[in-house]
Amino acid sequence: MNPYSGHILLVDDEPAFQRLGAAWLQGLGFRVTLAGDVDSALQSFREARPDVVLLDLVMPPSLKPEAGLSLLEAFREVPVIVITGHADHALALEATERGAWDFIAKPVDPELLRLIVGRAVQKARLEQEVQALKAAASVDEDYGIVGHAAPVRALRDMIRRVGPTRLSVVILGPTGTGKELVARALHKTGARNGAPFVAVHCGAVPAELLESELFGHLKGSFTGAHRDQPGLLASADGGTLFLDEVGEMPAPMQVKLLRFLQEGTYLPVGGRELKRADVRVVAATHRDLPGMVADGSFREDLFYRLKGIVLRTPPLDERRDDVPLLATLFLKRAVGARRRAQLAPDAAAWLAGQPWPGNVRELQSLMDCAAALAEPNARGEVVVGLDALLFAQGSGDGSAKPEPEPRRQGLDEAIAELEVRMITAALNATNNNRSESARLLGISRVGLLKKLDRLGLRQDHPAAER
Ligand SMILES: Nc1ncnc2c1ncn2[C@@H]1O[C@H](COP(=O)(O)OP(=O)(O)OP(=O)(O)O)[C@@H](O)[C@H]1O
Repeated sequence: MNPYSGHILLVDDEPAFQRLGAAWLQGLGFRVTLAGDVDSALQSFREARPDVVLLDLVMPPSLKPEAGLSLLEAFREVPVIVITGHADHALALEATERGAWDFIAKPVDPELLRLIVGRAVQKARLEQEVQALKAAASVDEDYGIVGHAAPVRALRDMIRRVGPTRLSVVILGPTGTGKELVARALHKTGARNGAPFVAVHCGAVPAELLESELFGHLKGSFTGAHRDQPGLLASADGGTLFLDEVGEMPAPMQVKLLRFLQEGTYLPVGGRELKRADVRVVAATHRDLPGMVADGSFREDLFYRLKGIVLRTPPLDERRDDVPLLATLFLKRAVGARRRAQLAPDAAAWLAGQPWPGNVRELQSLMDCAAALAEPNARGEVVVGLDALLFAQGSGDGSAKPEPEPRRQGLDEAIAELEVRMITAALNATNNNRSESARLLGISRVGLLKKLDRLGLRQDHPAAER
């Protein structure tokens, strides 16, 4: 990869240096954004998201080095190269102590600038890669199914046990609860991992096309069939076929699917020769499949063929304690690895109290929306508070949820309830890290420990940090 392909924020108030420095860096292949004072430097950092900052410490309006030094904290996510005068050795050392990655003296030697900036960009890239790998690793451990709630832990345990078998699986659960995520996890944990995972939404394909979609068709078998077309069963051969919303499958197609499941063979539309495919079938629906069997709208024999085992994805309402954790995950994903992001305690507590009829998907889209609307603070962090969430919710679907009716209770009781909600939310959002939770809540660690004892929360939230 070209070592000179990064994005540099050049912060210097001297127009001549801006011009020459930018031209030299651009000539090497870097993208350059310019800023000439403290405020525009902060704004450009937020908007341009550079890989590296070149920073002159003495700038308007104050022309005092302290103003430049204070920017080091705001830019701490990326390597900062400080530009100093020749006589400013002490200042350069102080800048390095306060987080600058390197320094270079004016008048700047262009070759030295090339070397230092090139190294800084490489460091920035490595750090970005490490962050991305860490994020991916922490998600992979749980097959991307995040949550500490008992039904979620039980679900992951079942996936670990059922994934490697050949059993077919039916996943039942309300919309947006992660059924497809579970199906993919089953595929990933099984021996078919390297083969394709093919999903078909049985309700989204018109009934008359579903057969050809699954089994394929031969040229001329119907108007518009201009050539032979293999179906999704053929594409999934050796892997997993995920039948999403299987409850929507029309009755004639149910018969044909059953035949395939029993015999392992199928007939493409317009074909005479049976084809064979080796697929593991995982089916899912938000509908009450056993109820549909009982009322005759879903074939009983097919249901028993599909249901080697039944897994259930719980509604988000039944795993409220996971809401802040999931919300923080989605917020971080939406903001990206290069920015820090966190949920303010009032936001976490509010989220945990919402009904979530659209389940995890609804929470995810709210966090996507909040992340898109949120402005990073002066330190480049995105902190989503309750006001931002309410705003995002209003702009998301235009229907702010009404606040629940206040219950009749005394002030002490109400305060204790609020404390429990905010503390639980902070602990969940930080994986029970007490120091981090105390910081989020704006209290000391000792203060938090006392509250945990007073509110009887200590045993529910064992300490995570050593
Ligand atoms: N426990 C979880 N951890 C992380 N992400 C989750 C979790 N559960 C669901 N999601 C995310 O929520 C979104 C909705 O999940 P998914 O599509 O799997 O739900 P579904 O039950 O199949 O929905 P539908 O019934 O509408 O098809 C996806 O982006 C998924 O990654």
